[in-house]
Amino acid sequence: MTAQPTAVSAPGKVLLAGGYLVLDRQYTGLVFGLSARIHVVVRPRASTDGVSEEVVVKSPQFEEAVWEYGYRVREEGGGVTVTQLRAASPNPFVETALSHVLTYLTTLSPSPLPPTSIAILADNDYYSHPSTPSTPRFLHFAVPLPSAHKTGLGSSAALVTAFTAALLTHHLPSSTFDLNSSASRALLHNLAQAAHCAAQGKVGSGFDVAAAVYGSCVYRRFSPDVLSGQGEAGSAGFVARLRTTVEDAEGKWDTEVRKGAVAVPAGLRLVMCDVHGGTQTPGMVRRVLGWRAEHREEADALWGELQQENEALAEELRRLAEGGGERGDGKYRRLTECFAAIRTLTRKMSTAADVPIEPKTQTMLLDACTALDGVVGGVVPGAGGFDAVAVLIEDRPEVLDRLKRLVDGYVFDAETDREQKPGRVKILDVREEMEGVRTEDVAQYQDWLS
Ligand SMILES: Nc1ncnc2c1ncn2[C@@H]1O[C@H](COP(=O)(O)OP(=O)(O)OP(=O)(O)O)[C@@H](O)[C@H]1O
Ligand SMILES: C[C@@](O)(CCOP(=O)(O)O)CC(=O)O
Repeated sequence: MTAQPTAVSAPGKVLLAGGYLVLDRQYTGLVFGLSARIHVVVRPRASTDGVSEEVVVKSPQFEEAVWEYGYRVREEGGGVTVTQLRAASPNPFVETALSHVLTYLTTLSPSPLPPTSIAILADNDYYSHPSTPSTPRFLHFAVPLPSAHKTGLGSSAALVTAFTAALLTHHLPSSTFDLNSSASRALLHNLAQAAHCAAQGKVGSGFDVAAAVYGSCVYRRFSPDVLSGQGEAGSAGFVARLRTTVEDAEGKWDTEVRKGAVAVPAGLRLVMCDVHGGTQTPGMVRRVLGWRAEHREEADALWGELQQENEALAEELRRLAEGGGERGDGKYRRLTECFAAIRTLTRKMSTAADVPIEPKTQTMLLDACTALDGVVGGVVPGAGGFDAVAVLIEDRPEVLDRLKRLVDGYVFDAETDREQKPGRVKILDVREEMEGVRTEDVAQYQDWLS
């Protein structure tokens, strides 16, 4: 425990290849951490006599974004439950991360947490915003958080990871928890996955939390039963279950994170394009998995082919990063072929399952992007749909300019797909980043810490 403030940040993500496949341990996902991060600053706060809130969390870029919590250690080993004081709209990810960290901390020290103040700051590109010539480091969005338009970079996973890491770093001696040690990172990963799943109310693949902790990697998910029997904070025996899980006392965690298997060669970069107004189609995962369950043979063949192409893409990126391959014009030909093959198979999945994973409008947008000189390839990332595309380009200003010119004037053909709203496309100011969670210098957030 330190009287000094502690700051930690964790990156957002893009699942470049392996959407849907990564839900099954037989397959992997190629996930890139992004330069857009969520930052969390933890400070001791002066205790005010007669005031019962013990943890105050603020997200000062948004209106009405103050959450005040009291907490209570429950009987029968139920761990710590938190209660939101005062009426404000709840923040399930903050609340669940808090109850999980506090529960875990009780296993290491019985003394109560001193009053604590927590600030959350998000890099601007997590939410759509107009570009201005001089955008400040952190924008004030001037709306409540639920009204902000998310760009899909994985804010909740980065938030839960940075929040958990900042509290553990702040309240534990570095001999017990140190973000630079691989044992502490594994513990953080397990606790953040548990909290994120509990807040979501389901056990997903966890690729977003893995990217927040470890940064870019090839990811194989954990077996769902590692987390399926956790129960809620407050339920009898929760402390023991959480501790066993977080410390992996039974050796159940079988996540694979291969950092060395992924790279972006020097001279290339990822670009994320947000389709503002492009909606997410609800139930895509359920519908794709439903189709797969009913057409197992056809689906297994398709999943197998996609896995091969996804691996080929990762392999080719790595080969080029290590300086392999021919020089000159044909240098990125193989990469371009990998992207094209992944897109063909993704469209096959789309059509077979009748789910708009790469809808026609995105096909047209991606075709227009990839036709530009200097654009190596592109995909609909993650679950796909109408709201984003990811593009790999040669990292030269004129290529980015060309892409900007294309998307700035891009108009979706409303006739092509009735589900596509006439949105605008915007290039986000983010790129791939290899590094995961890290401690930060508190001074850079000073303006936001009232
Ligand atoms: N700046 C923030 N301050 C506080 N809470 C935040 C902030 N950003 C995100 N959150 C929390 O994360 C939730 C959004 O999580 P959700 O999983 O819906 O989006 P996401 O992780 O960005 O989505 P995607 O998986 O599409 O990338 C918010 O409702 C809030 O609980
Ligand atoms: C469809 C899926 O495989 C990827 C979803 O990715 P995203 O949230 O669209 O970035 C779901 C998951 O892995 O949890």
